[in-house]
Amino acid sequence: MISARGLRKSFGDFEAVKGIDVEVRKGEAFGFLGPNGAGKSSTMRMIASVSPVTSGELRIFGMDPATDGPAIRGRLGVCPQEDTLDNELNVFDNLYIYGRYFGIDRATCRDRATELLEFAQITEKAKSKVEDLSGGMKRRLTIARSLINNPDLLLLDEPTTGLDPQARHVLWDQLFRLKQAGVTLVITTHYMDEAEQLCDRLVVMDKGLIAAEGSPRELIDAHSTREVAELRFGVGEHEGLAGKVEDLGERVEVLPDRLLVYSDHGEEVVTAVLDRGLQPIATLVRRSTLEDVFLRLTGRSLAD
Ligand SMILES: Nc1ncnc2c1ncn2[C@@H]1O[C@H](COP(=O)(O)OP(=O)(O)OP(=O)(O)O)[C@@H](O)[C@H]1O
Repeated sequence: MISARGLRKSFGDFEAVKGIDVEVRKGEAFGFLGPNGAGKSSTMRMIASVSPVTSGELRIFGMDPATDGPAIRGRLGVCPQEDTLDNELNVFDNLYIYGRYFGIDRATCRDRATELLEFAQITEKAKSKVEDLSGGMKRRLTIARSLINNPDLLLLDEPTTGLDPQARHVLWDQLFRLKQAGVTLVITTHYMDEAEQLCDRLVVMDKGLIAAEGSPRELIDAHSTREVAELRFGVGEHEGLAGKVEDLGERVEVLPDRLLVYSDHGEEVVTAVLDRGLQPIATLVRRSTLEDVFLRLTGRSLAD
């Protein structure tokens, strides 16, 4: 569906995407995980064929965006980071009129809009104004709108940023159902839990480059231990303590309020820490996540 080789994007002297290779296969949910400014949106806009490639090779459905932009865009669904719904139109017409832009006939547009409202679970809001919808409903409507042309490939840029946890879960369900229906999804996110929930495969992106690639499980297995012992301390209280626990795990990370000890046996780490007379405010043993992978690869947390 997507093939990129040495893909670059510059804005003047600034290189936002510094030569990346990506392959996305039919039917998979593929993610770009990285913090703000990593170059995810710049990559997405090139894939969406709305921003020219600076250099490198990019093919979408085997076609070149530079020469086949309209043909590519006709087969894509695009859900941008910001909601771009039309506030002048009611909810139903946001779908119906958008379908008409694609040249879909009136009857098909009406049927499709009705189906998509149901899919987005906002049928009862059909006649409401867009401004009366909650943030989560607006996102669901935006996704529904991007499906009006029955796309082969759906691009979602930060689909759940700004939503509360419950609205995020409802949206994840919607995306999961799309995946089950065989739609190829490409998602950018800076939420590691979103990437873990939705993506079959992903790349970890930082400063315009790909730091690692694989399924969430493969990335965690390759770049982290099975468990992490979190030792919480008051801010500044644990400076100098890392050296006292570093032999207990494969590695130790020092965060402002805690030490992270990476080990396959987290409980044993905690017991040994307490035996040594260290007094953390709280301890927690958890499984490694993609956040740990990011920290390992970049030395920073995804939220930085
Ligand atoms: N039109 C532009 N002109 C100049 N610089 C840009 C432009 N668009 C993006 N950039 C810069 O390129 C870098 C990558 O931005 P991009 O939006 O691709 O990152 P991102 O990973 O999607 O982050 P975010 O989640 O904040 O959108 C940033 O430093 C940004 O300031």
